[in-house]
Amino acid sequence: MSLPSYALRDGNTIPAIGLGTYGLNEQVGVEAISDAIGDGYRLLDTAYNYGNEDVVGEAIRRSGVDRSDLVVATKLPGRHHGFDETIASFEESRARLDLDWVDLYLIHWPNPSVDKFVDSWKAMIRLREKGLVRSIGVSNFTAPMLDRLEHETGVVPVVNQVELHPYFSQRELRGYHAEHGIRTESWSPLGRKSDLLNEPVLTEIAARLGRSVPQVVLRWHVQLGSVPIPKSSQADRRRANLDVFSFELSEADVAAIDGLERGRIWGADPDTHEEL
Ligand SMILES: NC(=O)C1=CN([C@@H]2O[C@H](COP(=O)(O)OP(=O)(O)OC[C@H]3O[C@@H](n4cnc5c(N)ncnc54)[C@H](OP(=O)(O)O)[C@@H]3O)[C@@H](O)[C@H]2O)C=CC1
Ligand SMILES: O=C(O)C(=O)[C@@H](O)[C@H](O)C(=O)CO
Repeated sequence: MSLPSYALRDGNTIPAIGLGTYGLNEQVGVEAISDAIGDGYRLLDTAYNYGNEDVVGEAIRRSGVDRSDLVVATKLPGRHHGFDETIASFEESRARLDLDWVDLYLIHWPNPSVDKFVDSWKAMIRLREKGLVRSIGVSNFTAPMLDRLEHETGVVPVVNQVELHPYFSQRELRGYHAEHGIRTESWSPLGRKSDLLNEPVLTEIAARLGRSVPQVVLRWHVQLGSVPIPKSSQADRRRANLDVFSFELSEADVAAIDGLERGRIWGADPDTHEEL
């Protein structure tokens, strides 16, 4: 099965759905991720802080899928902000992944009180120029932070990966992204372990369409144009999560799902959250 993808502003592409890997560790993680690649996942989302970059690298080798067909994303941790620190942290990540290049490198959190994300961004521009990273982006950035990157470096991230699910649809930030050519990625697209998947609005739509609630939620992300990266440790769930391109939600169903808006689940506000 070949997945739809989006063109990024830098000429690269990103699949319309990916695999979150937070919590997929050790040998069971290797098996889960390599099985996911076998089932058709082509975008893999990891981070220095997930402690599983080695697991992702091993899964890629085990899968037998051509490296060039995969989009591997990892992220710079908060404690490594700064120009030199970013270059060194990236090389640690790349060594653990055991890859010649990383497809998408993101600043994991802005940590504004430290105020070094612009220095890190300059280092990421350098990594891209050297060909070690194909695309550079950010995660958990607000519109004013994105403005700052553009004004101070002239380089706009191609991706901003943010908390996004029917409880927190990020309407305003998505509008900013659309104006600036930034692709939105949705983290915790299924609301992680919240009550989201039991919402009557969703169970009604799912029953009517003969789909599961997670499929309806993931289809909602696709129709917003945001790239969801659901994580599952279970093969049947991972396969079902990928199967969201053969049905559509009506405008009325999208509007009903939009009506679930209530705010962030975990309260991790990028203006105040400090990531180690
Ligand atoms: N940039 C950032 O700051 C952040 C990035 N992320 C990224 O986003 C990814 C996804 O987010 P995450 O927080 O894991 O949350 P998700 O919204 O992906 O939810 C994951 C949970 O949903 C369950 N689940 C998955 N599929 C199904 C299904 N079909 N039916 C029922 N339950 C299901 C999983 O259980 P089970 O495993 O048992 O199937 C797990 O408990 C992360 O893995 C990570 O890569 C996440 C948080 C922050
Ligand atoms: O998973 C991530 O990318 C994070 O940023 C973490 O905040 C994670 O969501 C977490 O819960 C760590 O305890």
